[in-house]
Amino acid sequence: MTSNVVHVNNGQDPLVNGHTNPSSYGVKADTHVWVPVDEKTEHRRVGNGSSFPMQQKGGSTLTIHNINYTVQVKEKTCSCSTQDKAILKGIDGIFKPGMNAILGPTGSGKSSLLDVLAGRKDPSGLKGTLLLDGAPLPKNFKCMVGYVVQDDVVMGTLSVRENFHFSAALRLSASVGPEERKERVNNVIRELGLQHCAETKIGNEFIRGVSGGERKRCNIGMELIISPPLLFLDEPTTGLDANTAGTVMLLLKKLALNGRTIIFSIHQPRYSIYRLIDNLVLLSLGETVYQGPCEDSLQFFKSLGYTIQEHNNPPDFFLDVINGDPNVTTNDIGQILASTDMEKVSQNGEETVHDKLVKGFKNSMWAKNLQQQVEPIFAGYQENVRVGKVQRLPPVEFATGFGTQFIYCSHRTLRNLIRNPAVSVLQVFTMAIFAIVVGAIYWDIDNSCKSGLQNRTGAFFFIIMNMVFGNLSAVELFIKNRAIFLHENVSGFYRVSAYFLSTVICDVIPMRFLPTLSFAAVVYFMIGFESVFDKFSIFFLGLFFVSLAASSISFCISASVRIFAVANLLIAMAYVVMMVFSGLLVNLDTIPDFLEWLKYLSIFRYSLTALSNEYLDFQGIDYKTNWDLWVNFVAMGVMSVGFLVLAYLRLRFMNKLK
Ligand SMILES: Nc1ncnc2c1ncn2[C@@H]1O[C@H](COP(=O)(O)OP(=O)(O)OP(=O)(O)O)[C@@H](O)[C@H]1O
Repeated sequence: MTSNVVHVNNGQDPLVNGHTNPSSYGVKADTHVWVPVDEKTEHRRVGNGSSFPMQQKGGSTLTIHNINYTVQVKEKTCSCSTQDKAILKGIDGIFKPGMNAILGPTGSGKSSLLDVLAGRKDPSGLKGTLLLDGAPLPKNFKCMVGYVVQDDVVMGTLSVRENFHFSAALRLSASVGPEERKERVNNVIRELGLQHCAETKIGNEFIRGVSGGERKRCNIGMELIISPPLLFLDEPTTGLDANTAGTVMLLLKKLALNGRTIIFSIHQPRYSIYRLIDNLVLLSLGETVYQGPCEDSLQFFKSLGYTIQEHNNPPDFFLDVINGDPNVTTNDIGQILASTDMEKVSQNGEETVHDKLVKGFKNSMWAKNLQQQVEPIFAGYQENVRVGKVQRLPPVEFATGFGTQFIYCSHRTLRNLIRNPAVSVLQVFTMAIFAIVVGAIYWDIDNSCKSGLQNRTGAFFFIIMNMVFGNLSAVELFIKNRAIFLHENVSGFYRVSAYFLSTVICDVIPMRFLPTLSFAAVVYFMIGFESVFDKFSIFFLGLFFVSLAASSISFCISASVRIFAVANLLIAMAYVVMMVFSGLLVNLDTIPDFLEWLKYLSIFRYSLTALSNEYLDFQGIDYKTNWDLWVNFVAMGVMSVGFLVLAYLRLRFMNKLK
């Protein structure tokens, strides 16, 4: 299949702009193994997973031209206005199959460049052109490639194999049968040397799991399952000891030798890692100070007058030079003591080390070599634009349908709940304790008009308060696994709707419905409410609606806030306000007009009225046909649906790019 698609990027380019929502184009990840036929522009799509790609050659070449990335920051003088801050400035580059490292000091733009290359950068402020084997990136590019983030994005309660199976089940199309999927998982486990811990849980704060290095390899394996043509890694050695870091990098080298294009950012690798790099990109303050073969880098620095000292590690040396460390720019101890920053160590009184390096590179033979590689690709691309041969790869669906995504997400959520039972057990336990306490306090309530009514109202209030505040735990639902959700959704594992529905249902049934049922049964009969099935059903339904409405508000806050403490504060505040507007603590007719609307949001008010069916009989009212009773259920139902929809919309439209 020939693909001559070309594209001009004018700052509005979805190629570099990326898309927040993969559902608009979808992914059949396993069908995207690109094998270059013609080095410049042609591709052949191979395989639907029939052979494990680590054994096949097939990386892709990513070319970038004039990449500029700016962000808006607050002005130093006046925080009310903003100004542009350039993060990446005019970067050209070519990333071929092999080990491509982006190196530079802190804040030099390594992660920003990596995110741009992987199509994961927020498009606002991004300009330039990215070409995949000479053609524009497909819209679903970020879902086709592997991206290993710095943090862990594997489920701690699942074993290594179970995590890989999850990735395989959702990212490989249905044409890859279960046996083949298993085989792929086995192959990845073997390739990563994880056989000995394949059945071990990854681990979390409660579960002792695999080691740090194994965990990192597991994160890499989650991406390798789809046999991506390009694998991006953000600081893959961060947090690992030297030995483990070396093992991980050797593994990447092995993949690179098999034809994979590996692109990673790295801060300050030791020599054993440095020597594995094929193509080195050195950044300083968002500009290229070197790009070319790793083995030529010392020669480039030497050409500018910087010679590495004996026994020094080249990456340390590069960073020292870029940072203007006088130790490497002069041998004069007096000068070393006098000057410590790069501004002071300017070479001619005006030009900084940074300027010298950037200019030095631009005039070097390595920059010319780079241009000789980039320009023909870019010229071919422009020619195609000129003759109107611009084509786009058609949007592709998610690898799996909504049903499959829902089933696998639900399965994982339930497993997670069962294997991490602390919260669910505590939920049931506190419900049981409260049921017994409330039951004991209001034991066998009498039916007299005075104390009977007072105690009934007190009991209902106590019960509702317990039901509402018992749902505080729901606030962690979307915060807990936020990083995993963001990564998986952007990578095309599943639609937001499948994740949202499965997460909510798997929370509501075991955490809200079942504890409420047992609570209602204990409390109802201990207190001695009427043993009439209809009345008990309404009592239970009332409590369940309270629980549902209260947890829906929690879900909404959980989907909107990323800090647990903030979410906790907000939800507690919301519950307390609703309690004040219950109609019991203050007469609602006396509250100021501008606050009156709040009573319509009070779960307490609706539920107190709903539970009153228990004694409507005494007042000669037929509770079953009384709209004043049922309207409260409708109100709580509408509140629940409303807040659930808000929570979904929040997740669906949140900016998932960096
Ligand atoms: N959204 C943003 N708003 C403001 N400044 C930003 C933003 N994104 C990046 N920067 C700034 O751009 C510079 C480059 O950031 P980036 O994270 O790419 O650097 P880095 O080389 O990966 O750093 P590190 O090694 O510390 O991770 C930094 O000074 C950073 O503070």
